[in-house]
Amino acid sequence: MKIELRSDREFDVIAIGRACIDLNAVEYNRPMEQTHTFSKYVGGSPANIVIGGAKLGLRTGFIGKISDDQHGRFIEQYMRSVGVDTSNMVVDREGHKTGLAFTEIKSPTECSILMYRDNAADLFLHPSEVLEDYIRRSKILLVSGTALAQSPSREAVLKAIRLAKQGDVKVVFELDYRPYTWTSTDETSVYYSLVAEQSDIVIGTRDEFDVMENSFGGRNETTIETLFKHAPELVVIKHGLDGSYAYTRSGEVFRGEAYQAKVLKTFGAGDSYAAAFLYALIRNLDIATALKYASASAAIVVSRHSSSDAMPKIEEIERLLELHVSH
Ligand SMILES: Nc1ncnc2c1ncn2[C@@H]1O[C@H](COP(=O)(O)OP(=O)(O)OP(=O)(O)O)[C@@H](O)[C@H]1O
Ligand SMILES: O=C(O)C[C@@H](O)[C@H](O)C(=O)CO
Repeated sequence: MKIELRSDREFDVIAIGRACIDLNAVEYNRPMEQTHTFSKYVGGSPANIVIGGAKLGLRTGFIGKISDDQHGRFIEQYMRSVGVDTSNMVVDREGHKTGLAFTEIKSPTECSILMYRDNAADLFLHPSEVLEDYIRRSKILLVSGTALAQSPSREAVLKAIRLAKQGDVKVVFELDYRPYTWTSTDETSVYYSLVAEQSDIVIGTRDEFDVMENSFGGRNETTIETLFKHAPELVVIKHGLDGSYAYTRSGEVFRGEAYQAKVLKTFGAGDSYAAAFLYALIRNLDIATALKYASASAAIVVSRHSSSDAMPKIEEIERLLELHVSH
């Protein structure tokens, strides 16, 4: 099965959600208490995904609210410099601040994120700031689950999804569950299910699908049985180092293996995975190949310091895949 995308659109992917700042520990392999220096990057899952897409050569755009200060301007300038269209990024005029993520790299496997997201500007995106004409210029609308956590961002995203569906724009839902943004898992489950059922493609980790189902230890088969009663054509479920699975509505199942990497930190894997997976679908490659590109892209980003600036070029992904064929 192949995902049919409109060929008459100016943008390949427009994402909606947060564009924030990551401050990644420079002195890694130690706890945050002993860390003095951090490197600044653009962060936030949907921003990372369109940055990754742009670095792969896709035409990408972004809808989101940024703070009216140096951090907001840094984000906009960086995204523009890598080729993301920022014309529909909105500057907050009510004093809300950019979300900050301090990342702690205790060891390659023990990484955590310390978030400063009280009144984060991205969650104040208003439905009136989501423009129909813009969404209709894209093949895909990428929705981040975190943007559903609070109003008015929640309503802005629901409006964007409705406009996308009316405009024949495929909706890709990245569950992107960040617990600190939500007040209860019951609430998350309600909004995740609502949006997943309307989306064409749903991507998440097994744990994130459990949050959507408000359960523990859920089975992929149960998840897809439920989702395929609704709009989704393709469901991608990631299992970390155990690889990932793509399920199609027509009954096909594909497994992607994770590639070994010299891991520096684990975050950023999911965003680089999504960027390369979408790249492959947009270039009309098959789903099995899309899983390979996604896993290779993730293996590259976990071996580097950031989640946005570290996004690979297509040649780097293809080189890694060639190495795996020849071994
Ligand atoms: N340590 C690793 N080494 C190599 N590949 C990895 C590693 N961790 C994850 N990956 C790859 O990235 C994919 C996505 O990872 P994971 O399932 O952890 O997603 P995620 O939780 O969304 O990531 P994130 O940590 O960015 O939120 C995996 O299916 C795998 O292919
Ligand atoms: O906003 C976040 O949740 C953190 C991100 O900025 C960070 O880049 C990351 O975790 C990537 O997945």
